[in-house]
Amino acid sequence: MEKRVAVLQGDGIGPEVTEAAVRVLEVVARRFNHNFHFNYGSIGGAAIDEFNHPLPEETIALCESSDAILLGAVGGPKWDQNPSELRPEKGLLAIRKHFDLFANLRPVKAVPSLLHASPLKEEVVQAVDMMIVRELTGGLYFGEPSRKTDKAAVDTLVYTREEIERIVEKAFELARLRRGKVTSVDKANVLESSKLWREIVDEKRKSYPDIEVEHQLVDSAAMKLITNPGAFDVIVTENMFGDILSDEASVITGSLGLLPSASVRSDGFGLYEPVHGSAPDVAGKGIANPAATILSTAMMLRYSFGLETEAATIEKAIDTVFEDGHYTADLSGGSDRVLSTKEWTDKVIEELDLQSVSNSIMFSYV
Ligand SMILES: NC(=O)c1ccc[n+]([C@@H]2O[C@H](COP(=O)([O-])OP(=O)(O)OC[C@H]3O[C@@H](n4cnc5c(N)ncnc54)[C@H](O)[C@@H]3O)[C@@H](O)[C@H]2O)c1
Ligand SMILES: CC(C)[C@H](C(=O)O)[C@@H](O)C(=O)O
Ligand SMILES: [Mg+2]
Repeated sequence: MEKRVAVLQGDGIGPEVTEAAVRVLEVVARRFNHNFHFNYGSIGGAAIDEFNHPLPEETIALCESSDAILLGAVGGPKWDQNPSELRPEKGLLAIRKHFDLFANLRPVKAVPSLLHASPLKEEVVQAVDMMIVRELTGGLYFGEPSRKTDKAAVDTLVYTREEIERIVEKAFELARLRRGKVTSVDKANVLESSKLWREIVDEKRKSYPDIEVEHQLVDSAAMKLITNPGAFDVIVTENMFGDILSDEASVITGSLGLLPSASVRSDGFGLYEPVHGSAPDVAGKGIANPAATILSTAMMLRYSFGLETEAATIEKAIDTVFEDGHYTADLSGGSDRVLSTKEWTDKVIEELDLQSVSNSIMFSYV
């Protein structure tokens, strides 16, 4: 298979974790006889510095001529005082909107060999396997008016019926492939947009009689995510609630550095990025955990390229590296057996190569 991947490294640890992910994809391509072409583009603070724009035309053109986008992270203290149109985060919102990537899929799954890294009890963590389906191109992030003066500021939370319908349908479809349960999270006791959201979920559920549906208010959902996370299968929610709940959910697994994401539209085109940000506090030290970004490339292979075996191979290699006790600093729990970003990625690559050798030995016996 021949595919073009646009790589937007961004800021902070973005270049470090995307470099790790590209190395892994190159190994997978070699092993499975694919041709992945990586072309680099600029976004976020790096693009502001180079082009005076957080999402330059050149980057949009590169992504339009690609089959998928791999993104690191944007933002950092250097640009925090910039006017809002020159904030790195604007580049991220703009690329999501430009490509209509309305469905942000954020899986949260316990890693059996990492149960000790979670602040929750092991028996609570081991039951965790959920998919947060976050609406990504509407809501407060995009509503107009949005402005600030010294005396007052306004943001607008607006959702159209169509925007809610398509994300809710996506959640129901995903639940059918999983354990058949959808939890819709809203604030329907206060917000008009949430009332419409809840009505639409209730309309749509009639077409999915096989799916169990529950509504939860976002405040108590935030609490239940910690007290009984194993009860969730698919969570569907609006843009900002999904942003907050997914960072909260990362605590269950042990590190924000473990959570991947896919931002997709209906035709399968997608942008793949870790849930975490540019982590300025660890950037440039070579110690970031690249697992979330590498796992995001597995989602790319699965959702945009239909390469399920290749995706599962990456996920298995990562599981094995953890089982063998190899960790980056965020998961080390103070142990001195800590690997750098590059050393940990080397372990994943060694594991992929080992699997490849054992497969060919098995093959030679057939
Ligand atoms: N998708 C994105 O590009 C994205 C997402 C979130 C935040 N941001 C931006 O990133 C900047 C920093 O935001 P923040 O500090 O609130 O959130 P963050 O996610 O960057 O970091 C939060 C904490 O988690 C740690 N962390 C995150 N990823 C890690 C990894 N892979 N390995 C090890 N530790 C990791 C960081 O060191 C930090 O202590 C801000 O400018 C924010 O707007 C960007
Ligand atoms: C950087 C920011 C705009 C972004 C968001 O809120 O969507 C980030 O937090 C994320 O989760 O991808
Ligand atoms: Mg976030």
